[in-house]
Amino acid sequence: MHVHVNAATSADGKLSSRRREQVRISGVDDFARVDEIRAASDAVLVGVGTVLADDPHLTLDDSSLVSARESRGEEPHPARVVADSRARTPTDARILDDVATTYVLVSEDAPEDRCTALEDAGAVVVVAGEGRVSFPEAFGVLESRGVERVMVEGGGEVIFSLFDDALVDELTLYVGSMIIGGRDAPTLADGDGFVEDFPRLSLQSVERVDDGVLLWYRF
Ligand SMILES: NC(=O)C1=CN([C@@H]2O[C@H](COP(=O)(O)OP(=O)(O)OC[C@H]3O[C@@H](n4cnc5c(N)ncnc54)[C@H](O)[C@@H]3O)[C@@H](O)[C@H]2O)C=CC1
Ligand SMILES: Nc1nc(O)c(N)c(N[C@@H]2O[C@H](COP(=O)(O)O)[C@@H](O)[C@H]2O)n1
Repeated sequence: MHVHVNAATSADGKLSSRRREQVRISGVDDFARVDEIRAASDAVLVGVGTVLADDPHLTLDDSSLVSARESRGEEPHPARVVADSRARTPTDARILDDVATTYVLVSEDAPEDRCTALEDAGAVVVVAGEGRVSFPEAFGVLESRGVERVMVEGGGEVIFSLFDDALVDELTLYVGSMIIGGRDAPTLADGDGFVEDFPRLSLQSVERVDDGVLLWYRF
């Protein structure tokens, strides 16, 4: 599985504010770039924290990107994936509409009635891991269903886990020219944090986009 993490932070490294409501950090050009990465991916993944905070749709905005996928014989939109250990995704979440396939990754501890409710709402539920979703296991299942390139949009808990599992191949990070602040505001990689063996990135390029900076790293 090729894993591409893309996110936007403020200049002080925050993904959003302490209220965990969506903050528009990217400008028009950066959101267009995000759409292009989505279009080149088989699936777009977020954590349930992002679903509960932002209620994202995770589809393509640009109709020419949809047409290009269709002309390549692909689904109009990439699949959507939620990492949701306890199946907390609301059944009326926007990602559960019928515009694209949606996988909800749950752990063995997810309540059965919640999993059934999500399936009834149109999701494909994938059980992987005890207590918490195991990304290595879940990605194996997604690969068996033809998902080879996944774009990860956040949030900080999920991104940390993917670094911790050494699953990240690429990171594109838009750093917007704003300060959000707050010790409880989410950052690019939250979780428990590393105290040794810090993942090291290889900087590939630096580019000015909108009123911010786009950093591209490989591993
Ligand atoms: N600026 C940006 O580019 C973006 C910002 N955000 C922001 O991030 C915040 C949400 O981030 P978080 O609260 O960190 O939530 P998150 O979106 O990372 O989801 C965390 C949840 O995912 C589930 N999960 C399942 N398996 C997991 C695993 N193996 N490791 C970690 N989590 C796992 C758990 O239930 C956990 O509570 C929101 O404020 C949202 O607005 C989210 C995406 C992009
Ligand atoms: N790349 C980026 N820049 C920002 O400034 C953001 N606030 C976000 N947030 C994430 O974008 C997604 C929204 O998806 P839809 O437009 O609803 O399809 C979602 O993942 C947000 O958390 N991203």
